[in-house]
Amino acid sequence: MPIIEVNGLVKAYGGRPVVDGVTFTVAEGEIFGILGPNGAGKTTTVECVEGLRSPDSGTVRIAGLDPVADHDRVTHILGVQLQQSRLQPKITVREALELYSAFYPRPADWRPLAERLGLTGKLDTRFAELSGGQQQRLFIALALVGSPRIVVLDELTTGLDPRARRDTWQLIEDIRDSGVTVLLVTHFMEEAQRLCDRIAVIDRGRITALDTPAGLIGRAAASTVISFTPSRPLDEPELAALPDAGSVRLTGGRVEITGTDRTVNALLSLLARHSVTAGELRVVSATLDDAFLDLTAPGTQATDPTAAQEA
Ligand SMILES: Nc1ncnc2c1ncn2[C@@H]1O[C@H](COP(=O)(O)OP(=O)(O)OP(=O)(O)O)[C@@H](O)[C@H]1O
Repeated sequence: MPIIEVNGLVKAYGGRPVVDGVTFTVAEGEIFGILGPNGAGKTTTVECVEGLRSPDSGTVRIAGLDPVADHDRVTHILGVQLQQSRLQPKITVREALELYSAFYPRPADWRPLAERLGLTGKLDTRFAELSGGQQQRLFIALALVGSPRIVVLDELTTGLDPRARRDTWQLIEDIRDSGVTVLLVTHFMEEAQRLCDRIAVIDRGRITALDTPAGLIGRAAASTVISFTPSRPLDEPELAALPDAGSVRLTGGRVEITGTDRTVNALLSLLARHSVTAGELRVVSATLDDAFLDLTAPGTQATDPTAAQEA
């Protein structure tokens, strides 16, 4: 049974729907990512999941509970990463961790959490005197201090340096391994690709794709780009006829073909047949970045977002 169920969620501001019929489920123990351009409706969606906003229509269920009507019970199972400025500037890191622990029936020991997030040396520092990255680490610790079954992380690693970002990813993987479900809103493709089991791409209030990271990458218009300098000219129609070949470009003696693994293999056979060698051969696979740009391009319609949706 899914631990998060969002069904036909609609939320409008000033009569304009910013979330427009969003449906997805998250299985217990999954890391589920939400990606989308600025203003796509990601935060509004997760705020409805958290019970901070009431849907105009549609339903949200957290472990079978309504996050608005059953708010108190839901806050005990759902840990939320605060947005900036929701902490008193004068509160110290220790006070914040102790205060938030006191809100929960079964809090985690905050000391190892603080240690893990590199906050041990900052326990007596006031919130306002922390750097942006340290504030972010404190928000992550506060989201986890209640030993939640589900944690919602909105822009988890924004403002963190590369090492802190990687340490945080490891922490999130460890948390997932302990059975916690993670709902993650992110703008970092590398983060989504590394952490998420499945990703919903939201654009203009609608889900345009819902799949595993590998599945999304496979949907990129060009999943592989092959480029090389042939030892003698090749016939362009013959290249264009390779299986799965997309565009073929010949510029300055260099050939660039978009396609798939099948195209690469067929090209290698073609080169061997013609006794042509390929100088400076490069084969670059599409990334989640490419898929994201394709799936959120202006004019893109929501096609079959639920393909491969089930966990
Ligand atoms: N309280 C509000 N009143 C009116 N409009 C709002 C309110 N909150 C959000 N919006 C609008 O709703 C749209 C979706 O906002 P939302 O914060 O959900 O997007 P997002 O995908 O999280 O964006 P970002 O990546 O920039 O954080 C935006 O156009 C935003 O201006």
